[in-house]
Amino acid sequence: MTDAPTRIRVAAAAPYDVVIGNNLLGELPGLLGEGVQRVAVVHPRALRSTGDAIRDDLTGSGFTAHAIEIPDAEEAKTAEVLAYCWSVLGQAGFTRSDAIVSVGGGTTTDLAGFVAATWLRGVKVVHIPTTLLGMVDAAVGGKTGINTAEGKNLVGAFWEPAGVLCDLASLETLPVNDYISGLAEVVKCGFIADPVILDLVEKDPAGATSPSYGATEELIARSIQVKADTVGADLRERTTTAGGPIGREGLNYGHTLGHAIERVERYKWRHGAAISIGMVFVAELARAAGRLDDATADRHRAVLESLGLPVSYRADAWQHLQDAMKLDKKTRADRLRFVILDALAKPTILEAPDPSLLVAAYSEIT
Ligand SMILES: NC(=O)c1ccc[n+]([C@@H]2O[C@H](COP(=O)([O-])OP(=O)(O)OC[C@H]3O[C@@H](n4cnc5c(N)ncnc54)[C@H](O)[C@@H]3O)[C@@H](O)[C@H]2O)c1
Ligand SMILES: O=C(O)C(=O)C[C@@H](O)[C@H](O)[C@H](O)COP(=O)(O)O
Ligand SMILES: [Zn+2]
Repeated sequence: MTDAPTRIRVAAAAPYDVVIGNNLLGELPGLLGEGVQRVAVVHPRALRSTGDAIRDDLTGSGFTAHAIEIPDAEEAKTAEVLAYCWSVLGQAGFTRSDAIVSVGGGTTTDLAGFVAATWLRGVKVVHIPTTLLGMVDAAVGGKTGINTAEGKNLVGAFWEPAGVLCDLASLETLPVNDYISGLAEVVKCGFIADPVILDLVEKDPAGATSPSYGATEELIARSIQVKADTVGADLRERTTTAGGPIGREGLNYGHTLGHAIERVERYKWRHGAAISIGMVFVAELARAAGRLDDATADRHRAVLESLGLPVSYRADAWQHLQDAMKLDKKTRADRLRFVILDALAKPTILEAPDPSLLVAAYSEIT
């Protein structure tokens, strides 16, 4: 007997399910639907055999399936790779009734989602995330995009998938550093919305760094629930008004400095490592601004460090980081805006903090 998969509904304009379980490929033809004839399976070089197996499966189900191989990690999120995917679709005669299937981590789902959003102004996409980060965050919610030399995810579109299939078995081959990177987004969900996540991680941090940890499935489901609830209430990331309730911007906790670090590191770092430092920074910023209690601020460094994530960065990089943060998508005109906590699970926006607070917070993480 096999356990039934867990299904988490995302309340988009066309609602869709995030399915968590094992051996979920049988769900794929149903998600693609009746009219689809051609399918492009977009996968990174590292997942060639998985991509080929899914393509063969689709061929066996009667689709005309093509594999599109893209570079690994952030090297996939470029205008050149995007244009390559468009040319493959054009040569294969993809029409508006055809579809994209992404198979890979967040870089693959971001790129393939943007291909789907832009080809013929939008075709169906189904995501099959194969990293922890892809499952709990990137494949859910419809943000897609690529990086430019000037900054992270600066070009993109909101384009919701028709469904997301999280096959837990794929986590078994994921390198441990990539698994730990995904835990940074899991911890983020704990701080901004669901503190039970933090309790589950803190119970056995070393154990939590392996997909065989007893609470892994619960951690994944809880994190996806946080994401689904947040995007369901604010699909297009409205600007939070002063004193008003925060929407999707809350999911950007730790990302203002985190994305700046990714740019300074020329996109060679894993996203989770960068936002780990970014979360410790905003915890220090909130503490310096008199908004967050010491225990909750200290908890950031403790839990992230216990998972082996970085919590400090180079002192000499501050000027470059400030320049990069000016292009953060939450910035309005010259005003930097940070997601901070007023308390555990109480995210809010701190608008244009005094530069002395930023310097004080940064000095705590060098
Ligand atoms: N759209 C969103 O809402 C959203 C949310 C969070 C993060 N992101 C983006 O996601 C990206 C990070 O995603 P990521 O951490 O998954 O990194 P990634 O996609 O680079 O994957 C990490 C590495 O693992 C390899 N890999 C993937 N699955 C594997 C498996 N099952 N076995 C072995 N190797 C495997 C990949 O080839 C890659 O080398 C960043 O670009 C970030 O900006 C987007
Ligand atoms: O889905 C969202 O909204 C998020 O902010 C989730 C983040 O974890 C993710 O890294 C996202 O890609 C960041 O978005 P960006 O708009 O700041 O590029
Ligand atoms: Zn992120």
